[in-house]
Amino acid sequence: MFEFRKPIPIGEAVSRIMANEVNGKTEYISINESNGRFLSEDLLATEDVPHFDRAPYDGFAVRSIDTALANRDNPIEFEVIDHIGAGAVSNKTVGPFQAVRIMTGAQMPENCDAVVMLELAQDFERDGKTFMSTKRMHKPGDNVSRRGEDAKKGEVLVNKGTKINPGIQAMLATFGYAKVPVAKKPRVGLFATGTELLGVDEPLEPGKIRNSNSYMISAQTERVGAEVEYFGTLPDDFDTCFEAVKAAIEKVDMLITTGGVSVGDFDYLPEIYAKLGAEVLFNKVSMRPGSVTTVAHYNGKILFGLSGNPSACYVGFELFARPVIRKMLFSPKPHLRKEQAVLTVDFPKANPFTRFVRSSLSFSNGKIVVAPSGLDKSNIVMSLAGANSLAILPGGTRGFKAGDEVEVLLLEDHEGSEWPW
Ligand SMILES: Nc1nc2c(c(=O)[nH]1)N[C@H]1C(S)=C(S)[C@@H](COP(=O)(O)OP(=O)(O)OC[C@H]3O[C@@H](n4cnc5c(N)ncnc54)[C@H](O)[C@@H]3O)O[C@H]1N2
Ligand code: MOO
Repeated sequence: MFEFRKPIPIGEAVSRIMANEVNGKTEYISINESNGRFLSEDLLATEDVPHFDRAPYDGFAVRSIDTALANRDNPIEFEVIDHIGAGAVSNKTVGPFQAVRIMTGAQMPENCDAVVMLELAQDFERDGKTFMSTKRMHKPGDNVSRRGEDAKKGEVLVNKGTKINPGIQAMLATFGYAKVPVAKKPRVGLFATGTELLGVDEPLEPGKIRNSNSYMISAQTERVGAEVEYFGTLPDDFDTCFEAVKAAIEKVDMLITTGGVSVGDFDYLPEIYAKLGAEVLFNKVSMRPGSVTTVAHYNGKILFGLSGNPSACYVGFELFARPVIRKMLFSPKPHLRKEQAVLTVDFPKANPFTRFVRSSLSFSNGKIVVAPSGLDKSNIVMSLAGANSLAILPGGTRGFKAGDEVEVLLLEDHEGSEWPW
């Protein structure tokens, strides 16, 4: 059944999706499992860090006033009345011209407000007592790590929605978060549709191909921070697909299908959405690849009908599904990061629609440069491997030239540099 579809601009398509309310949920997990997860609450300093004044160097804790007259010609002597390492606390009262030998990390003794570093002191024995002398005047606070210098109780240190990294792990441990509040991973249901699809372990047959989309989408879903419930492949049979999709929706937070969204005789997804009574948000977008992407809303859940063509499927996921997942992970900026880059090759293909070209972005002499990572057709798989970005080439032009500045969306981390730097 031929159906005329009116393409809408990409911005409008994204807005229609994001206008739907989706809510993230919190769960508490062990700090040991929290790296790479997303904070579901602002991380507050629950106490001052450090929570006591401490020595940042090995040396002698003194009352700075006693060093007031110290200089190269006038060493001042102190009697050393105690000796403490990190973890120990001196219970001695330090009086005038007395000192405590103190190691890095140890709590400053009461009355002391400066540390003379070991390298700037000379210690010696006299009459069975230990002394040290210094020729350096110290001001109050010299060589002391003040209580709260790292963090003050009540400060917001990291915002909700931030991906936990090794530094945040250190903070969580510092504040005693054995359990960490993180966004529950959204559960993304996935079907690959198409009678032509073979399993990865099956030999090729005439007219059939191996299903690659489900592996690709699973990996993209996990890369964004969600988990996948893979329901398998579906043949191009309306009733089978309808029943499978209907049952699957109940089990997940959102559902992705690949294939069957165009206008072909076996492209059943649009009819399935109609029979379900889902509200179709759009069924054509003025973009390439992925123009046939169809997105619907049903029972508070979003159904993504991504194209079967691998590159169209990949781009459709990044532009439409990713921000919904990141919103559920409390991200304040759920969309891909956009930057400017310089094209290093000509891109002569004209197109009425805006293109999202799978590209390889790198750095050259302080500039961000970008080039297509392979053949730019929507049925292509091989250009996906080298894609770390999508170059945005607006429609309605005669193509682009090397040296043109274009916008790019960043997809992932970048490879390392040659050694030595
Ligand atoms: N008359 C028209 N024909 C087509 C139009 C159109 O507007 N009018 N749009 C074209 C565009 S653009 C695209 S993109 C494709 C989209 O088709 P579907 O999304 O319906 O996908 P399928 O037809 O099911 O498959 C397309 C292609 O991709 C292969 N495929 C499917 N699933 C997988 C998978 N899991 N792993 C690997 N490859 C897969 C499939 O075999 C087809 O070759 O429609 C154009 N046609
Ligand atoms: O949807 Mo198709 O990928 O635009 O080429």
